[in-house]
Amino acid sequence: MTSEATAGVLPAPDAAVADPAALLAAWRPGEGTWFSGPHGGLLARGAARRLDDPDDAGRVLGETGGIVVGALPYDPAEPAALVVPEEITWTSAPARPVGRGVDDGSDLAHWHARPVPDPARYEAMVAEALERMRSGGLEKVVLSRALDLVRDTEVDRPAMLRELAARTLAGYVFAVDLPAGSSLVGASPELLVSRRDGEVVANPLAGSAARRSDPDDDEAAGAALLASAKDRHEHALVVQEVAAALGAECDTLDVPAEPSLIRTDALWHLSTTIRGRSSVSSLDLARALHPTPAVGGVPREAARRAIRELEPYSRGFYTGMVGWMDASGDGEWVVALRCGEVGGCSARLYAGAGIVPGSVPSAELAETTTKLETMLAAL
Ligand SMILES: C=C(O[C@@H]1C=C(C(=O)O)C=C[C@H]1O)C(=O)O
Repeated sequence: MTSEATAGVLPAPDAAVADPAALLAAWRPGEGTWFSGPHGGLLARGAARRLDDPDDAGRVLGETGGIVVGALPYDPAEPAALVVPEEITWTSAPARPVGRGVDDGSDLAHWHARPVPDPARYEAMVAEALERMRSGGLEKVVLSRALDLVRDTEVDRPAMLRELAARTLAGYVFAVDLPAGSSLVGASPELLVSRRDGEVVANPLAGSAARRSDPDDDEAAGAALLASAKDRHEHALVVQEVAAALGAECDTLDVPAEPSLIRTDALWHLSTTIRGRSSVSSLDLARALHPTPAVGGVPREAARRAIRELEPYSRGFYTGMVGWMDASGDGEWVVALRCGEVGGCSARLYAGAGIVPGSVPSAELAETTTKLETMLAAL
């Protein structure tokens, strides 16, 4: 039951189709947004309008036509980074330039790296979350940590994006201009929601295991994940909430009873593809779902509080969403994971892990380390 590609919408049918690798190579920080998925993507350039309130997106698109594209932060009270671009070029195939090869690993020799918080503190955060679960009121929470990287020379963001695309076998690759002049760059495996011609797809992920270099060990790691009661519970909590939130907005909804496996360069994940039909816009669907327990927790408020009290920073755009929507409401929004904010000579990378009863602090720390590998490899 392994699938290489997560579901996603295709570019608009009347779109111009360009050479994906050439288009990817044309992305420049400060000039626009790159967003691509298993079935294609887009390069958006210029900003006819900037929107920091997603409530304005539908009305503005009614006036301007075209699309909105960009990112929404984890905290809905913080400003979004959405634009109506001046120019959009679509591709109907994934951009997979030839990279340095997937086994190079990361070379951090030129970087000064500082984990935030330090690893021991992250384990203590996980222990505190488990304590809150024992005393009741919290079932699941996703706790994250960051890695701050600084070096002497400016980061080559276009090269980083090309490297990420080269390493991403399935899933989504993006680079979004942020107001401070930095970029949100990442490679997320998780489709929050897409809508095309009324067809809705959501693909929540939760439950993870590190990939192995030996093919037999790797298959065994995937099979063990699929059989793990703890991970299936962690996954089911997410599917239940996504199905309930989408159910309220959809006319029909199909929720598979069993998860399947997907793989990224570094990880196996439990995955469920939920399908439905809705006249609600893709951005409104995405905002109704956010934050799913894949990045927040259960119950939503108790998890939000635990995240606010235990994580030592504001998440910014990490675990927010990235994507686009057209004037009809069709579009595609992915969870901002396996990503970082990159600007000048520095980068802040993020990774989190879902904590449920039975989680082990050292194992959750190791999972976040594995999740950071996707971005580290692109540096
Ligand atoms: C929070 C992250 O990933 C999320 C958490 C997962 C988990 O806990 O198993 C799996 C996929 C994502 O939904 C991240 O990559 O930072």
